[in-house]
Amino acid sequence: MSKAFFQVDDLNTWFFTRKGTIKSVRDISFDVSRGEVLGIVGESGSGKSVTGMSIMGQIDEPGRIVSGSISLNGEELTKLDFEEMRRYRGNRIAMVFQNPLMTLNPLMRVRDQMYEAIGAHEDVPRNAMHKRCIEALRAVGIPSPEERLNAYPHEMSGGMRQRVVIAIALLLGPDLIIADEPTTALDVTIQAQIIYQIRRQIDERGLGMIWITHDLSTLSELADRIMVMYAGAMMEIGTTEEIIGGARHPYTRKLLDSVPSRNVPGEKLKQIPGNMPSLMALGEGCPFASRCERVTEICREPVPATQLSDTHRIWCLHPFEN
Ligand SMILES: Nc1ncnc2c1ncn2[C@@H]1O[C@H](COP(=O)(O)OP(=O)(O)OP(=O)(O)O)[C@@H](O)[C@H]1O
Repeated sequence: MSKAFFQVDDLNTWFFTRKGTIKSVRDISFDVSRGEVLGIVGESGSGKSVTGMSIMGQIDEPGRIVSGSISLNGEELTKLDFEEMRRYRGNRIAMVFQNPLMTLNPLMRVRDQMYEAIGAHEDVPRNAMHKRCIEALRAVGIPSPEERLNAYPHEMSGGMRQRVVIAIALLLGPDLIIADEPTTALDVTIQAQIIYQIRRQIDERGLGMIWITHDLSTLSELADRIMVMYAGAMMEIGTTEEIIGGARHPYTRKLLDSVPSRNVPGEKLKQIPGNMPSLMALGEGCPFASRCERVTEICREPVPATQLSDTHRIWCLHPFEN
């Protein structure tokens, strides 16, 4: 795989609220290569979305990036001003959210929204815009794209709307797409189709993608590597095979155990017992210690990273043996 073009180093993003400081993202480091999908997984509140929003330069008061670096093709994004960052958004980095109605304007036809997305960044004649929109809709598997261009969002199914949002993300040929739970609300067959189309686009266009989710089973189909987050921190990162087949961190094992098995119809996601600690009152040690069955006294001390292979890294003093 080619070298990483996108890199996050020691990122800390905190929210300074009246009640105290919420350390939503703590010392996160990872990279993404061309043609690679990096999955970020963790329970609700683990800091996945804040990581995505930090990359997009969309952390608002009372939050801010306290320290760390985010670089795309060697350019430092945390140093860009608002206007420079606006140009990056959509153009070099695009984001797709869970609810397509957050991105789509209900009062505008798909065509006008797509033209507007291109027009905000480039000066392109209308016929060229039209061709590009049709290509983008086709790329995500939308049948009869000419007709869809004339439609309003409410005239389409949830799955079609989400495809349109992904097509808009592809329009400007970004280097990186960040997808935050984009298929969670959709039925599994539609999810599988969209994931297939996205994977094809990533491979064909050599894009990088960060896919944020609660669901490890989606990542097993889509991701090249998986990063596991808990309470704002990294617990484990590795190739999909290393994580799905050979997880060593007790938290990753619990996440894997909570995935419903495919051969038991109707089985629900199992809850991991206990709650995540408050992000305002974290100690120095492993944040999972209070819920971990392998915990000992040393887990209250800072936990260094252990490199298990070139690609597999873990933050745990009592990992499972493989
Ligand atoms: N604007 C904000 N002000 C204060 N705290 C915030 C703000 N945005 C996020 N947080 C806090 O940051 C923490 C991490 O949130 P984040 O949304 O990144 O979690 P997540 O892993 O994406 O969860 P989910 O899967 O539910 O979206 C949470 O405790 C949240 O309350």
